[in-house]
Amino acid sequence: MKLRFTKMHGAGNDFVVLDATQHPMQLTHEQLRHVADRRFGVGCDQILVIESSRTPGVDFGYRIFNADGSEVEHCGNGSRCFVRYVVDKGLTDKRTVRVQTVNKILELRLREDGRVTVDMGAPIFDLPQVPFQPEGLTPRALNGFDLWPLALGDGMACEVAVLSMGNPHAVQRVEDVDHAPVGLIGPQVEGHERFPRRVNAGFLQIVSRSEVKLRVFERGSGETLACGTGACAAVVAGIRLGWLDEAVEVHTHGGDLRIEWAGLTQGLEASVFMTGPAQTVFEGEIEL
Ligand SMILES: N[C@@H](CCC[C@H](N)C(=O)O)C(=O)O
Repeated sequence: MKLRFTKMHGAGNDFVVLDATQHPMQLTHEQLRHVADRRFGVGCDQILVIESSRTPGVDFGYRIFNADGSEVEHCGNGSRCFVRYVVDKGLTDKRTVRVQTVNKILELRLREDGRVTVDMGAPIFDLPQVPFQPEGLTPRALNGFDLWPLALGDGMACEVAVLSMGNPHAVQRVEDVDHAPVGLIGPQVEGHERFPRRVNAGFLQIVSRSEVKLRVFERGSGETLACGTGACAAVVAGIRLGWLDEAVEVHTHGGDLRIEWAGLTQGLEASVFMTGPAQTVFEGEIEL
């Protein structure tokens, strides 16, 4: 079978985008892993499958798969590429699009400057919903928000803020993110027994109250050049811990994202807004 695809990226977090608006598409785990493989396939961090929607008021459906073939709930950078794709392909003439993911409806706006702003919905702090199992652990409260100790291998440990953006995140503060041992600690946090569905591990360096640097070891994909939900989670955690103001510029190795959250003034259920780039790289066909 031949599969047509579009290769895109959002701040260097790269995607293979598949159009299933005309015909339903069901790829096996092996096929997904093959498409994502950087040597034997196209290569990407995530695969995005765009579907039509039968829900009134919702324009499209959208499914997300990590490079290891696992299906996930949310992808911030992917959602920006999704809206760029449906507009560029003429699948809609709207500039504000509503899309159904596995567990929420997102609203996305393609701006005049080509960047995309996404209403990412409210962060989730309820630990069972993340899901995170804190039984027997004693958190350290900072500014009223908990930091949780995690035991790692070889006597190592770290302290993380835990929350969900629809997908799970564990964020730890580091002094110098460029030299942080992301490749060593990231996989241990990702697969930690306290996170029954694994977790995205964020490493956050505070530059000022409105500027941070971030690296994320993503669940199911490894370290990526940027992670949109990771940026939202890190900024929300930083705001709740008293380190950051409401609007923050996030520098990743792949580019910059702007994250805004007014949760401390408008209530914790306020939406997080993410603005950033979305680019098409090339199109092609792969034999499966
Ligand atoms: N790159 C994404 C997140 C993709 C999903 C994540 N790896 C997970 O398993 O939750 C982003 O930009 O948010």
